Amino acid sequence: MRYLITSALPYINGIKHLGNLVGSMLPADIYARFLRQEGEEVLYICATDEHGTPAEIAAIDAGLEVAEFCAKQYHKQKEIYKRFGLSFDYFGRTSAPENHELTQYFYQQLAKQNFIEEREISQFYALDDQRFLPDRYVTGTCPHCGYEQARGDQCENCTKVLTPTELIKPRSTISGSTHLELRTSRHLFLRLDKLSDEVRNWVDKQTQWSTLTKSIALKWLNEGLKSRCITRDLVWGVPVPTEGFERKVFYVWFDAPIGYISATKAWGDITNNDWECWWKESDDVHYTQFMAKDNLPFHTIMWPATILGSREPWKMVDYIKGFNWLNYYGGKFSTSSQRGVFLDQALEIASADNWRYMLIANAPESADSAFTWEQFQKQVNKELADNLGNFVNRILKFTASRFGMTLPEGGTPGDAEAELQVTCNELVEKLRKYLHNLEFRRATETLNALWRTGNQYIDVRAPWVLFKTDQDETAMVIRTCVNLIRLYAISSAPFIPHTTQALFDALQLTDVERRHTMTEASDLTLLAAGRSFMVPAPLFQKIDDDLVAELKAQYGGE
Ligand SMILES: Nc1ncnc2c1ncn2[C@@H]1O[C@H](COP(=O)(O)OP(=O)(O)OP(=O)(O)O)[C@@H](O)[C@H]1O
Ligand SMILES: [Zn+2]
Repeated sequence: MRYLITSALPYINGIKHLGNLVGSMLPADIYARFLRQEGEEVLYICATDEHGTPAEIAAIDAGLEVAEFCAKQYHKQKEIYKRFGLSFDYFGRTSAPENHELTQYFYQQLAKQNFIEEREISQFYALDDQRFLPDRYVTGTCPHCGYEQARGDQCENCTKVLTPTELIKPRSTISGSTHLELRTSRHLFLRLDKLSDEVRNWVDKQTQWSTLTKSIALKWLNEGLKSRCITRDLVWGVPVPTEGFERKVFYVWFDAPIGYISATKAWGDITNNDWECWWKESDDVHYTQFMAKDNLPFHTIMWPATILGSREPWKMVDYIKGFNWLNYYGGKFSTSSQRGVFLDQALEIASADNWRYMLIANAPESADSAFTWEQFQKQVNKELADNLGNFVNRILKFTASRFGMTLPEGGTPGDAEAELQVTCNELVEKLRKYLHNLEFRRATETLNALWRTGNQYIDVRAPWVLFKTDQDETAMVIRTCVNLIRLYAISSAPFIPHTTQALFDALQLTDVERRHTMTEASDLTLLAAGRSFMVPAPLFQKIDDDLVAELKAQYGGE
């Protein structure tokens, strides 16, 4: 089996926030890292989603041409994901030539199969802004749930898909102006209505999907699929290759998912790899997508409909891991409302592994979850700094001061060690199972339980006391603990890869040892007497109450 992994494409309008990270890229990265460690063949693809009005408007605000703005933002995002340790095999762009080509190709296939229709529509024109307002740029009250900030494409509150004219009291999102006029122009529609039965059949076959994913797909299907407009009156985007549509581009949600494939093609061209084998005739490929709930309708309905309608054998997703919202004090982390902590700010507060661990431990898996600074403090201090960091430093410092810089000889493992070995084996297999099943909270709890096990072991064995009476026995306890550190390094690797590297270096592991699977690394006698090591700098900085108060004041956390 080969594993294809994609995470929802981050939009280009600015640096992403912690919610975006935990709702898409971070869990995908943890899964990719885990599978690679297990020796599987993995391809993890992501890209920036660059088209649409928000990019145009952000560019105007920044005083740049939109192409230049996107290029700048792309490099910024790419750089910050690298600092967070996101291990994409390729991070592309939907504005890339490969995506233009493939989007036009999909459109032509759909047209050939009679799934495209031309229609005249009326669209809001904002007199004050002097422009057409694409769906997202009309705000108003949701006709279904009464939410007052509903956007013209979708209500964020009840997730229902909307068209701008359905909104009650519509206004321009750009200026707030209510001087709107309906004007007509010709557009192209994807006949989702004609593809509805095929999409439903496909959705029905997905017995493994979570309730969240499945219920959103079924809700859409049960409401009845309507033709959806896939063109826009914009200049920035993939041009529509049809006469009479020269001044129009494709709707961003039409070209964005095609980015998964076109970015794979770009990867193949750059690295000289066969990209098509991942997307065509790919029965041995298991494909997993990661995203939060607002993206689910597009990935369970619209994108599958596009593939099905093309009548070509493109790989369809096997499993969709959908997330709820990570909230920040009273609302969803949000770029437009500038609510929450953004990735560049986060790295000024603490290093990447602190965030990776804390976020995945609180991932909004079965319900929305709330970010609090107290929780961040608790998890960094108790779990990372105490359970893991402190264990490593205490053991290695003690060994250095009593025995020197190599692992000491003497003693034989006894009952306590046998028991510890059994516990570790069980926890490691549990951890692997949870990661295979994409149960990230449970996986993180299990990892923390593994760290606690070491602390319980040294509380009982107390090498610092034992040393006074039995140095051989102490030496054996120390070797066991150093092997635990090795196991920690490997089992933590998908979660906190930078820390893993620091531990690998401290234990001076060979390349082969660094590539061990968790199961192989479970053996607590692997590193024998005579091995040299170094004492690393403290792995985690604790967060004190004053800093918490400061951060709350700075980021509005009350
Ligand atoms: N608060 C959140 N919690 C979890 N996932 C989120 C959150 N906000 C956005 N996401 C997810 O992040 C991924 C990237 O989203 P994108 O760049 O399109 O931003 P967005 O959804 O427009 O967010 P925002 O409205 O805050 O800008 C998507 O899968 C989206 O569902
Ligand atoms: Zn609503």
